[in-house]
Amino acid sequence: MLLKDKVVLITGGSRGIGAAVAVEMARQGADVAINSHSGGSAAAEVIAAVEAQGRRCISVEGDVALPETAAAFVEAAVEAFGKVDVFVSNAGICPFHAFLDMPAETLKRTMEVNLHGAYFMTQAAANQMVKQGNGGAIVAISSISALVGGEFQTHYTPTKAGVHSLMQSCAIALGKHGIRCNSVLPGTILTDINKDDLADPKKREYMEGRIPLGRLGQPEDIGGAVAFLASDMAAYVTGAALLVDGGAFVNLQ
Ligand SMILES: NC(=O)C1=CN([C@@H]2O[C@H](COP(=O)(O)OP(=O)(O)OC[C@H]3O[C@@H](n4cnc5c(N)ncnc54)[C@H](OP(=O)(O)O)[C@@H]3O)[C@@H](O)[C@H]2O)C=CC1
Ligand SMILES: C[C@H](O)[C@@H]1OC(=O)[C@H](O)[C@@H]1O
Repeated sequence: MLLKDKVVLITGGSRGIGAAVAVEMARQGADVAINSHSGGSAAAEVIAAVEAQGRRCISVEGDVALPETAAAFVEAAVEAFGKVDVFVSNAGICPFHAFLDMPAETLKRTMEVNLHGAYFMTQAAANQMVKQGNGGAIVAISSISALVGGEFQTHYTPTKAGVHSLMQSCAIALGKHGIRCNSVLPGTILTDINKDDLADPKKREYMEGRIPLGRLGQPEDIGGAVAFLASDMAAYVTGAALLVDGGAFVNLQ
């Protein structure tokens, strides 16, 4: 087990990648606190899945775009489990839209959830880790989209580049406290975020055809990378980016 008796906090942990990461963290021996915007039955299912691994789990609702959500999440986790060892910044949205008529509100909301949310949460988790004095690990879910563009993602891809940039600067700011900060860059992973986009069979076939490993990703494909970066196996890794995309990025021709 890579994370025996560690306490892991994950934003956007009720569905998709965050939910799969929560279960993998528990499989690696950690207790888990998940944040989500609306909680509900999805969050309840994650709690049950974590408990099935013999670990504890709490769910805390809150919009990551609001700074007060971050303090409340960390406080609830410390109250339940006594500490924060690992923080995973995962919550995000991607409302696909063309560039030329992008509504200002869609741009603003995407920036606020994906980038400001990651900032507030990382700051709150880091403050708790510094207070504890034992170091820690922070992993942000960035994206292959930090490296390449998307016609209908002009508001989204800058947030994913920003999230990785945040980890790079935090690696410097927090290194002296023994806190490591890294990014995972998933390729296209089948979740609710892209269900509508990939409902077009031509688009889906095109995306699959670009992947040397021959398939789109599943949320479970991301858990191992996060567990590695969160664990002591990565004790000398900070400021790094780990691409988990089935080879899509390198496949020019
Ligand atoms: N799927 C993919 O192909 C890729 C995804 N990513 C990134 O992975 C992350 C997770 O995406 P994915 O699992 O696909 O998405 P999903 O839509 O499946 O899940 C999103 C999760 O984020 C939560 N969330 C959304 N908005 C907020 C908010 N304002 N405050 C708190 N929680 C929120 C949701 O909670 P609720 O249900 O309550 O709204 C849900 O738990 C995102 O950052 C995304 O950019 C990166 C690369 C590829
Ligand atoms: C939502 C998209 O399908 C997904 O999000 C990312 O960050 C990936 O690059 C994909 O474009």
